[in-house]
Amino acid sequence: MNSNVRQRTILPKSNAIRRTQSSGTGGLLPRSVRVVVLGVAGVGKTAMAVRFVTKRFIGDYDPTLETIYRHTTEVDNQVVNFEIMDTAGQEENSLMLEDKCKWGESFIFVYDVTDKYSFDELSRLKFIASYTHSKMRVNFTPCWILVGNKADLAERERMVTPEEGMALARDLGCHLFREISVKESTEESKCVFEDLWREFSKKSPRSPSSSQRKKFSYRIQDKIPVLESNSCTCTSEAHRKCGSSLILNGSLVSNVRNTLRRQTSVPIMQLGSSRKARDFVYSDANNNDERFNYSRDIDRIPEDSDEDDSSDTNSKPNVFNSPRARRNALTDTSSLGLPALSHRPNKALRKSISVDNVFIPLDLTPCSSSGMNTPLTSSSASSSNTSLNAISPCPHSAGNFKPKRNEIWRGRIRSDGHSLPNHSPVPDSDEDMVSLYHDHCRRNRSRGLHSSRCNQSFSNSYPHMNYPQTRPEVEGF
Ligand SMILES: Nc1nc2c(ncn2[C@@H]2O[C@H](COP(=O)(O)OP(=O)(O)OP(=O)(O)O)[C@@H](O)[C@H]2O)c(=O)[nH]1
Repeated sequence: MNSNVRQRTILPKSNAIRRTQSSGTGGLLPRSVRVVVLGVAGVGKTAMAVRFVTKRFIGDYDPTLETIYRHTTEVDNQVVNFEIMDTAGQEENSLMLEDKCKWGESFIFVYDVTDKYSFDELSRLKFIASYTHSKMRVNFTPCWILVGNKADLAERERMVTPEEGMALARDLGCHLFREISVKESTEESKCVFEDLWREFSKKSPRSPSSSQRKKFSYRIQDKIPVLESNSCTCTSEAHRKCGSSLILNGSLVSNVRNTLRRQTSVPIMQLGSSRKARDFVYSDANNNDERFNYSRDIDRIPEDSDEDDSSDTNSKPNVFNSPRARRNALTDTSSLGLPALSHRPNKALRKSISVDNVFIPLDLTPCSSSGMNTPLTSSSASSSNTSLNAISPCPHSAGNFKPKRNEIWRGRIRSDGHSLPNHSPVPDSDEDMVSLYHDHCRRNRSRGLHSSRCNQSFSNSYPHMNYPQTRPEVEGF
């Protein structure tokens, strides 16, 4: 009897108990959060994620193919594994938005303060993300953050004021709003992710279970490359204690093992196991300065993308032709110590991101929590942030708005008289509707859905819309 009892006491703890232990700031196990960064093309989603993971700023613009960055760091004495999905702003290159929203547990919506279009588009993205999440049965509450980027350009080119940003955040039911400049500050990008973690852990003291996560990631994992930063930025005693207690318990979590190894040995750039990860080239220590450079083929862009390409209507779009992209591309990367773009013999453009300082421990000074409550000033040309916790959400905000399948809508008005919030996507004209429908069909086609399913899923996704009775011909159907 006694020996039975003794045996039971040395059994490893169940997942449930371990998850409970890991909750809260004094937890032993690292916790993780999946973050989806959303926004239109060129707003700085990649720049923000890479700034957080590597402390480097990417001065050149390559349209993103989706990537997941894994990064372990410490927030308020808690080791946190961030999985950050950097989405493609150009939707034709993206997977179904709904799939990404199902994968995500927290969301960062990014707009460019010098681009009104990027600001307006967020209502649509938030609507789809909220709607997707409202249909899922999950044991966590997603955290939503609105970020206005490129505040360094605001003085001369601002098109969206901080007040407008804050009002949108309130209308969309976001928990926090920040205006930042990824270019000018590492700390501001870091604070976005740290604040997101604080908010997420407050709302969801337990991480979703791994089985729950698997359920929502099966579509994603094969399609999106995973990059593990291997950057141990955790320097405190708490992190070391966390690692060693795990070893003593005999319950080594691979992430922690990696983290501990990083603390003691020469770091490596580790690539994820997904199929697409093979597209990444890892170049090792021939040149010490470029130890941690990795390159990635972006096949969509022709190598010699100069002005002449634009005259060729058959050629793929040249992203440097837009004034905004050209302006952004003017940033001198060499002065930042970043490698210049290189070209491969197969004429694909390479995207090179230097992460060679990834192992320099971050300054772990926490963002001032008082700063989160600082009221915004209209003169904030550089950066500012505020907490929206004190602001009650708009009752008709897209955050709370859940259209149901059998509701009857006439334009913006439901049969019971309820009217749709202004920022919910209702096309202004038939042309808008047709293009929305085209987008929807194109995305469905990429998933291999038949046209009849496409019509059905369109009316499920947008039940409040009177889409055309005779639907337009869509190429490929
Ligand atoms: N001036 C300025 N430029 C920035 C800032 N953040 C990003 N950029 C530039 O904006 C351009 C686009 O940045 P990306 O991070 O590639 O944009 P993205 O949102 O990932 O774009 P997609 O990959 O197409 O979705 C790049 O040239 C960046 O250098 C910023 O804070 N200030």
